[in-house]
Amino acid sequence: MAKKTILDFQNMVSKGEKIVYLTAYDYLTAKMQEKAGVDMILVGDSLGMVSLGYDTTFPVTMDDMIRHCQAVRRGAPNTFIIGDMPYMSYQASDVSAIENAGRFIKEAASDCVKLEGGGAQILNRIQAISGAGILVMGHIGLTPQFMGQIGGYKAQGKTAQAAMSLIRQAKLIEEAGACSILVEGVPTAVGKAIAEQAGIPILGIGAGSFTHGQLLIYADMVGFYDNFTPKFVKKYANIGETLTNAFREYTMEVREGQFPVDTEHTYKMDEKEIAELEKLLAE
Ligand SMILES: Nc1nc(=O)c2c([nH]1)NC[C@@H]1CN(c3ccc(C(=O)N[C@@H](CCC(=O)O)C(=O)O)cc3)CN21
Ligand SMILES: CC(C)C(=O)C(=O)O
Ligand SMILES: [Mg+2]
Repeated sequence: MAKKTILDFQNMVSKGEKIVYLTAYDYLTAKMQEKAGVDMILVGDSLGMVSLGYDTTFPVTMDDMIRHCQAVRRGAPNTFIIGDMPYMSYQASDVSAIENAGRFIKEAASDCVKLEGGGAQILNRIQAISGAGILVMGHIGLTPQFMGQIGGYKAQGKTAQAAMSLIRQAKLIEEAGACSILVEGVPTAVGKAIAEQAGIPILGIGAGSFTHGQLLIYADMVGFYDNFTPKFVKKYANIGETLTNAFREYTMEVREGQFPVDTEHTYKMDEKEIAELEKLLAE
């Protein structure tokens, strides 16, 4: 199937078709997601927690992101890919934001970049990156790069006032030139209001069923990442347990001498060569 563009996503929204969105961090996973027909793939800075083992997303670098975006692009050549801008790759200035967004496009063939926040400075960054011809996805609500100010990974927009503030942010982000917005960790009523008022596709993760599309962290929904499980995760498989059992069985078989089986997993040598080798070894 041909790679979807932002126009296809706008059409899907106007027809009421849901947009399917997952994260991926490597070649094999991206390949399976493209095969499954996922509409868009986020190479999230959650990479840092899911694949690199950090406690937060803060340590993730641009080089980490580029390396993994390249792998995901190789696995999913025909899928719309969003590169997640890591902490400090866009906060300091419009210039650094444009240059780093450009790296996702030039070095990793990404289709879009995503950045967190809805304050005045972030609106400038969105305008700057979009002005350079790059598609930008906004990200509001539970924004992990603001966890210090939020006080942890806590759902947002739970009061009417806080909800109105998020709805206003969404409008400003759209006006600044974003092509789409990801809304994370907000009550269903807030996801619904933002989706209804927006003129661009609104994707949600933990934002209820009314957003134009749904995102999950792939490692959460297949039961792979188990350090914590946000309430918005549904488990579609238990890969972590499957893999652990396979590693355990291999461990047992090697120790018991049950693997490898000589007739199945080993290379053969002609009888004549074996006889010759034995003669040489005996000399
Ligand atoms: N594996 C993984 N999944 C994610 O969804 C995710 C990451 N990593 N890394 C980056 C951020 C962090 N996120 C998180 C992390 C924890 C919760 C969480 O445990 N929330 C609790 C408390 C909510 C509250 O107090 O309001 C929950 O029960 O959902 C939610 C989102 C979302 N992102
Ligand atoms: C948590 C999601 C929305 C994200 O930004 C990521 O995967 O990095
Ligand atoms: Mg992220």
